[in-house]
Amino acid sequence: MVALTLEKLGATYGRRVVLSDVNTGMLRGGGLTAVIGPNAAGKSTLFKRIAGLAGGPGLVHLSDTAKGPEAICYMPQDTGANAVLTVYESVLLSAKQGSSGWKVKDGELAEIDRVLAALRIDDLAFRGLGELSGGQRQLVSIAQALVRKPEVLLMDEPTSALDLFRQIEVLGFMKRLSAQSGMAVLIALHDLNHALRYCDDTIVISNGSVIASGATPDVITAAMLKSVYRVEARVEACSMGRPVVIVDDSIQAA
Ligand SMILES: Nc1ncnc2c1ncn2[C@@H]1O[C@H](COP(=O)(O)OP(=O)(O)OP(=O)(O)O)[C@@H](O)[C@H]1O
Repeated sequence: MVALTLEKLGATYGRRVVLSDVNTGMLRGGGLTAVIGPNAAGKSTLFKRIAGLAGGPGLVHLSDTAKGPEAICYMPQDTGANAVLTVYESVLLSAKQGSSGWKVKDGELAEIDRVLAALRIDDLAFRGLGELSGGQRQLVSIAQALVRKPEVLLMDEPTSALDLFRQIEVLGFMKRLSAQSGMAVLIALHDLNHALRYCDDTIVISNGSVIASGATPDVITAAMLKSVYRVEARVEACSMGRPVVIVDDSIQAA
């Protein structure tokens, strides 16, 4: 099972420092970790820095068992659409980018079929990417990431375009998949109830720094929501006994 540790990690765009001194304990595979924080806090930048797509100081340690930097896959927030390719072609291309050589090996096509079916988008296989809805495109992006069989998967707001049914289906699927495969999954989320329900651990980023991390129920508290998100909110058990965030009001600056 893979483990990821971040040590004094920072990120810069040109001279602008947007992330500094991010330290984590060992983030172990087998579960989901939420990365939360307000707009522009630095969540996407953290993912880009871990994936080697942004520069900056510090170290990303992967456990010895990992297959190297290619073990890490970043699924961006804005996926765009290449109108020339079909869904199937785009997923195959993604699978081949993560492998050595372009020859299609036994089992690779079956794996693509399996992933498309698991995400319930097999009916879209031969549609052009350019003719998909936003939610359909987001599901295709998840498929493109999964066929690369990463050991560390960084998902940037993967459910932002999905309807309620698809949101809980995808997050439940990712939780089962990480438990079965030992993959470490970090998910940037704005829906804190999804973090409470699906993510064992949570990292809170604000103004480019980690300001809290640990078991999700210990991190998502009324005090954190007040100081980081500037809202008056409660975390209460719902009728099913699960903790949920109830937002009462925004806190206006004095
Ligand atoms: N390519 C870039 N060049 C310069 N600054 C950038 C670049 N990309 C992001 N930034 C800046 O870095 C900061 C962090 O942005 P980032 O996208 O990491 O935030 P985020 O937490 O993912 O936000 P959101 O929740 O709105 O998606 C922001 O101030 C943003 O304007």
